[in-house]
Amino acid sequence: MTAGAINARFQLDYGSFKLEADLSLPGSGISVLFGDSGSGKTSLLRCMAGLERPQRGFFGINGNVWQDSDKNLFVPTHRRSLGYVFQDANLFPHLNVSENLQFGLKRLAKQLGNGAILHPVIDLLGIAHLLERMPDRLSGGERQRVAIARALVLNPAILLMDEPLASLDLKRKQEVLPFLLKLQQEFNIPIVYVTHSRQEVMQLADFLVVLENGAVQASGSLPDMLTRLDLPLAQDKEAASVWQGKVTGYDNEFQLSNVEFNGVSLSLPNIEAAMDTRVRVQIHARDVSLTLEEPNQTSILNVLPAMITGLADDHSGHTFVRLACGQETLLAHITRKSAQLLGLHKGKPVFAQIKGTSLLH
Ligand SMILES: Nc1ncnc2c1ncn2[C@@H]1O[C@H](COP(=O)(O)OP(=O)(O)OP(=O)(O)O)[C@@H](O)[C@H]1O
Repeated sequence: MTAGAINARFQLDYGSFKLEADLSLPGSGISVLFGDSGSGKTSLLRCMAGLERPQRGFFGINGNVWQDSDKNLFVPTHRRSLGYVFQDANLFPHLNVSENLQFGLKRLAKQLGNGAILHPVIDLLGIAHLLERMPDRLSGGERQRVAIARALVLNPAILLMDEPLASLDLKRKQEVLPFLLKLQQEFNIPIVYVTHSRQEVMQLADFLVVLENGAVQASGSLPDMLTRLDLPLAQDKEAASVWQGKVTGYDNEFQLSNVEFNGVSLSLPNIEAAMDTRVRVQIHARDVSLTLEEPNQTSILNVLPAMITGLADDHSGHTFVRLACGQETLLAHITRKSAQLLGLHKGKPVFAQIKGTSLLH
C-alpha cells in the first residue's frame, strides 16, 4: 500500500446488485464519487465506513489498514477514525446544537484528547450564534453545517459525506458550499464526497471517480477527467474544463484581472478577488472556438496557442477537441464540418479563442 493515499478494494454482492471497486484516492483533498442513481456511490461509501462488510475487502488510509479480508481484519465503524455526514443532518432532536457537538466528543474523549478542535470548528462553520438552539429551530443549511461540525470535532482521519447538500434548495446549497471549501483549506482532512450533481463536482472535486453499475468507470484528477474524450462528461452539452490559478494583476482601467494558470494566463472580468487569491475557473467547451492563424482583430480577449491532443466525433455533427494550452487541458466543442474544413488532427497547432469563463470560486 502506498503511504499517503487511500486504497479501497471491495466486492459486495446484494444479489441483484454487485459492487466491484478497486480504487486509489489521494490522501488529501476532496475526492468525489459521481454517478447515476443506483450506480453504487452510497454502497461504496458505506463499505469505506465499515457500515457494510463485503465478502472481500481492503481499506487502508494514509498507512492505517481498517479492513483486509485476506487477513480477516475488520475494524468496526465506531473504532475507525472517521466522520460521516448524511444527506439529512440526523441531529439528535432532543439536544441543542452545543450538546449535539459535545455528544460525540464525550464518547471519544479518552481516545482523542480534550476536543481542542471544537472552537476552530465552530468558527469555521459559522455556528457560534446557534449553540443554544434546538435542531428544529435551524434552517436546513444551518442543520447541515452543524452536522458537518459534529463530524469534524472528532478530528477524524477521513470525512465521508453522502450527498450532504442534496436536501437543500439552491440558495442553501450556495450557503453551505463555501464552508466545505474552507474546511478543506483549513483542516487537512481527506474528504470522500458522494454526489450526482455536476455543479458540486465542478466546484468541489480535486479528484473524481465515475461509477457505473457498481463498477469504477474511470478515476483521476478533475481537470483530466473532465476532458477525457472517452467519458460522457466531455460529451455533455454542459461539458467544461476547470482550471485553478492565482490572481496576479488587476487592470483598473478595464476592470480586468489577470489570472495565471499552469503555463498560461487569462484576462477575466468580474473577479472580485485580491492579488494572490487562488481561483477556480470553468470554461465551457461550447465557448471555445478554434482558428489556424492568430486572429489580430477580434473582440475575444483570451486567444491562446494550443496543440490538439485528441479528437472525437459524436453522432449528431459535433466534434469534441482536447487541447493542451501550456500545461493545462482545454476542451472545445465545434461542428464536425468546421473540424473538417480546418483539417484538424492530433498534433496540429491551433489557436483557442475563449469566449467566456465563469468563476467557480
Ligand atoms: N442493503 C441493500 N440490500 C440490497 N440492495 C441494496 C442495498 N443497499 C443498496 N442496494 C442496491 O444497490 C444499488 C446501489 O445503491 P446505492 O445506494 O449504492 O446507489 P447510489 O449510486 O448511491 O444511488 P443514489 O444516487 O440513488 O443514492 C441499488 O440498486 C440499490 O437498490
